[in-house]
Amino acid sequence: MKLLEVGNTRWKLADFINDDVRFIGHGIGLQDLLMVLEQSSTQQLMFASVASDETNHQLQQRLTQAGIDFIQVVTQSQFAGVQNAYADYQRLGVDRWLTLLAARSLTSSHCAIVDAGTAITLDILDKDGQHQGGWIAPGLHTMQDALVARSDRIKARYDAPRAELGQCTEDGLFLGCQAALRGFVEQAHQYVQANYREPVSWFFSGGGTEHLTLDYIHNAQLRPHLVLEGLAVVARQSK
Ligand SMILES: Nc1ncnc2c1ncn2[C@@H]1O[C@H](COP(=O)(O)OP(=O)(O)O)[C@@H](O)[C@H]1O
Ligand SMILES: CC(C)(COP(=O)(O)O)[C@@H](O)C(=O)NCCC(=O)O
Ligand SMILES: [K+]
Repeated sequence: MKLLEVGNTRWKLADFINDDVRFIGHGIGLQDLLMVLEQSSTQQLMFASVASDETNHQLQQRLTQAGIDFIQVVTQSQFAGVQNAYADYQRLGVDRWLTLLAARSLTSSHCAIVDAGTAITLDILDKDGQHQGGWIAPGLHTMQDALVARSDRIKARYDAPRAELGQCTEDGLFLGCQAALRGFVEQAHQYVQANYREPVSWFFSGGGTEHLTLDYIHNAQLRPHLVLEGLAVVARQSK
């Protein structure tokens, strides 16, 4: 079986073999995705998507046409020992939900999860499996693009400059947004330190983790594919 996450920017695909998640690759757009699925003669697929209903409907149609058996995983109010904090539980992004399931399967301590993609999110899961809620902010490229869209003289660069201070607009914008992203993590760390006495396991996921500084955080794990690991938790339980 294959596992698929459809994010707001990229899709990520993995093989689920012998209880193991093996990352295959990522890409952009439905066309590329279907090509990869067909080339790897996929028969069974478990997927989760934060895309629009329209995009999801299109994906479902194309999978059916390609003869691929699929299950779409959606956010639940509770599963595998985790309780969703949202009153309207379905509104919690399924990617966030899956990172909670993955974290719970990896440790029974308190967890703080940061997923840096199109958005950067924080989710706190206590040791009893109760999700406490979290934060949502724009991710690095999204922050840059927002300012480009609302000003006339600003352009963006998406690769990291070597400098610490920008001596041109593009560098200044990148470094400023990166500082905001790092500030998000620092604030999360301060919040956790002030509110939890027992050890907290930190998980960092998503395509944007390379822009963070994590050396001051104890018990920090880089797990770029935590959402796919969450899908594996669901796949295991549905066997
Ligand atoms: N080469 C890259 N291509 C696209 N995004 C990148 C790249 N390197 C870093 N990123 C960062 O990762 C984000 C996309 O991460 P990803 O976890 O795939 O997002 P999503 O789950 O929202 O689709 C981008 O918004 C950007 O900040
Ligand atoms: C917060 C998100 C935009 C993050 O998406 P991503 O950056 O992973 O593509 C996504 O999880 C989402 O659409 N969530 C629904 C709103 C919520 O979780 O409250
Ligand atoms: K995210």
